[in-house]
Amino acid sequence: MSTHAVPTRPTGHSLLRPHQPVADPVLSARALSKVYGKGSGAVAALDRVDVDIARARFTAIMGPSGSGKSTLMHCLAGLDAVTSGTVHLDGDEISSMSQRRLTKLRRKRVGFIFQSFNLVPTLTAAENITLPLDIARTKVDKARFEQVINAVGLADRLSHRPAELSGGQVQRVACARALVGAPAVVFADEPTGNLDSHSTEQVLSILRRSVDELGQSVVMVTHEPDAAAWADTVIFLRDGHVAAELPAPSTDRVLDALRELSGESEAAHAARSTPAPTGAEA
Ligand SMILES: Nc1ncnc2c1ncn2[C@@H]1O[C@H](COP(=O)(O)OP(=O)(O)OP(=O)(O)O)[C@@H](O)[C@H]1O
Repeated sequence: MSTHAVPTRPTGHSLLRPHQPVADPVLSARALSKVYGKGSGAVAALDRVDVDIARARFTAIMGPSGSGKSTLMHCLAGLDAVTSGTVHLDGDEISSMSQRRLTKLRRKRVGFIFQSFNLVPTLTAAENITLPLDIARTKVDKARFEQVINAVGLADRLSHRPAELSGGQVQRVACARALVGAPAVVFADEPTGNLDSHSTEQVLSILRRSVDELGQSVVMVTHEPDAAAWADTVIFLRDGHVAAELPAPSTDRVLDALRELSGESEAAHAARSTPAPTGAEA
């Protein structure tokens, strides 16, 4: 669990607050829009989103299915082109970069952990971990490698191939691979989706410690309140907008926040679908 103190909630007060800009964000998006498709089939997945992600902090992104979480993550990571608006990653505007520069940036300054592990089956754990650095022709920093291997608890599994590892161990290899190059940001998309509760806890603890002990910035998309509770802040999306944020989450606080947000959207839906009085009854 996150180590910060959880403030007690005054009865009747919202836990949520409007998303707030942060000083020196590692990621910053302004008026970010992403539209898929054209004409009548166009879908606005993100609609003029302003969002800041704090440096050396663990940020979770939550929201209903289709609210734009993956799209936001892909735009922030330079995996997907934006339709309009800007994205700055560690001070550089990536929203206007060429594909060539983006490929370089993704190799050197961004780490990824996906739900499906994406390890190369023919390579050992050690080779999988250093693969992004090898592709980028970057020398492996031995001290960092040791530090990361110890943090993920894989020292005795380095010569194993993925098929010889458990699901949890494979995901810990994926964590090590994302962390070894000391990227500006690690993006984790449902990183514990396929794991049992013990392995889930191990992976979340690795992410938490990478923030606390290595100063890593981590952004994680999740549907799980238990997983979001490991973060420093939860940002909630709804219909392609940032709806609110929750500082110092715990499982209960996230559940309360989700209830509050779904109550708000039900109320808004009811207001939209209630016919306006015609005056006939008056
Ligand atoms: N490649 C695409 N082409 C067309 N529409 C897309 C594409 N990718 C996403 N969308 C649409 O954009 C909206 C946001 O999708 P996105 O995957 O970002 O949501 P999400 O919050 O990550 O959902 P989930 O929790 O189900 O993964 C949805 O309406 C989705 O159908």
